[in-house]
Amino acid sequence: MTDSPIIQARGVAKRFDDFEALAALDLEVKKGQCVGLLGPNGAGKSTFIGCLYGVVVRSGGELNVFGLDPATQARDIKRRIGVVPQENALDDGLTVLENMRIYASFGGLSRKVADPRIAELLSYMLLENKKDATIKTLSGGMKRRLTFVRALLADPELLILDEPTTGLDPSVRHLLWEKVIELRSRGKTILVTTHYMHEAEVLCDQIVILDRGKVVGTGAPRELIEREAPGFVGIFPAGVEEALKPHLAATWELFHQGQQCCVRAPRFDDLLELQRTSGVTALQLRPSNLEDVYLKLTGSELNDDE
Ligand SMILES: Nc1ncnc2c1ncn2[C@@H]1O[C@H](COP(=O)(O)OP(=O)(O)OP(=O)(O)O)[C@@H](O)[C@H]1O
Repeated sequence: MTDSPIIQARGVAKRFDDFEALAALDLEVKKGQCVGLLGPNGAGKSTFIGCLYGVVVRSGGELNVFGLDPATQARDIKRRIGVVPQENALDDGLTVLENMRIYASFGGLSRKVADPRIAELLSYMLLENKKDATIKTLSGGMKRRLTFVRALLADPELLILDEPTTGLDPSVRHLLWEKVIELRSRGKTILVTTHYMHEAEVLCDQIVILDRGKVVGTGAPRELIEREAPGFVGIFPAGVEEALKPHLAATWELFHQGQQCCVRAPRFDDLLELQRTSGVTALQLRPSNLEDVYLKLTGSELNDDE
C-alpha cells in the first residue's frame, strides 16, 4: 500500500464547453517525489491542479489522489494537501498570527495545537519576529513565505506549489528552494508549476511539459535534455544565419530563440571551431539546458494574449 502512487492520472481530460483545456493527461507521482508541471500560459496546469482537489471537475479519464477520487472525495483529499496558490490571498487587515489562526481553525486545529505549530512554522520560514505585524506591512517575499506557512499548518502529505517564486527576489527564491528540497527529503510529495526552467531543474526529479492541454514531454530534467536537446548551444547575434550555414555539420541544429540565432552542436569545441571558420563571434556558448528543451517542445512563439 505504501508504494501506491500519491497521484495517479490516466487520460484526464477537461472541456469548458467546446474548449479542450486538458486532453488525456497521464501522470504518476510517487511518495517523496517532486514533480514539475511546465507549460506556457493557458497550457492547462492550473486546470489539472484544480482537478486534483475537486475545484475543477474533470470531463474524462481516471484520477486518484491518495487512492481517492477528487470528483467525489475532495473533502478527504483536501485535508491531506497543502496548497500555495498563485495568489497569496491573505487578509490584509489582520496580523500574521490572526491569519494563521483562522486557517488553522478551517483545518480543524484547536488553538492549543495551532499556536505552537504556527510559532514553529514562522520560525522555519524566518518570520518569527513578524507574528504581530499586519499583512499589509509585509514585503512580497514575506507574504509568500507566510503562504508557505499556511500550506504547511496541517502537516500535509502532498504540497501543491503553483508558481511558488514568481516575481520574488533571488534571495527569497533560494530560501524557498532550500525549504522545498528539505521538505522533500522529509518525505513530502510535491507538485510544482513554474515558468522558471532553472527552478524546475533545481527542484524536480520528474518534469511534465504541457502545451495546449497535451503532454509534449516527460522525464527527469537531465534525461529530457539528453533526449531532446543534447550538447552545447552557441548564441549568435540576429541575422548571421547565412554566414554560419556553410560551416555547420549535418547533425548540428540551427534555430532561433527570440531574435537570436542559435546553433546546437554535440561538443563545446565544435562551437569554438564554428566561430573560427565563420568569423562570427558568439554572444554566449553554454551547455544545453531545460529552457532549450522547453522552447523546442512548446515552440518559442508568444501566445496571442501576450
Ligand atoms: N472556467 C473556465 N472556463 C472556460 N475556460 C477556462 C476556464 N478555466 C480555464 N480555462 C481555459 O483553459 C485553458 C487552460 O487554463 P489554465 O489556467 O489551466 O492554464 P495554465 O497552464 O495554468 O496557465 P498559467 O501559466 O497562465 O497559469 C486556458 O485557455 C483558459 O482560458
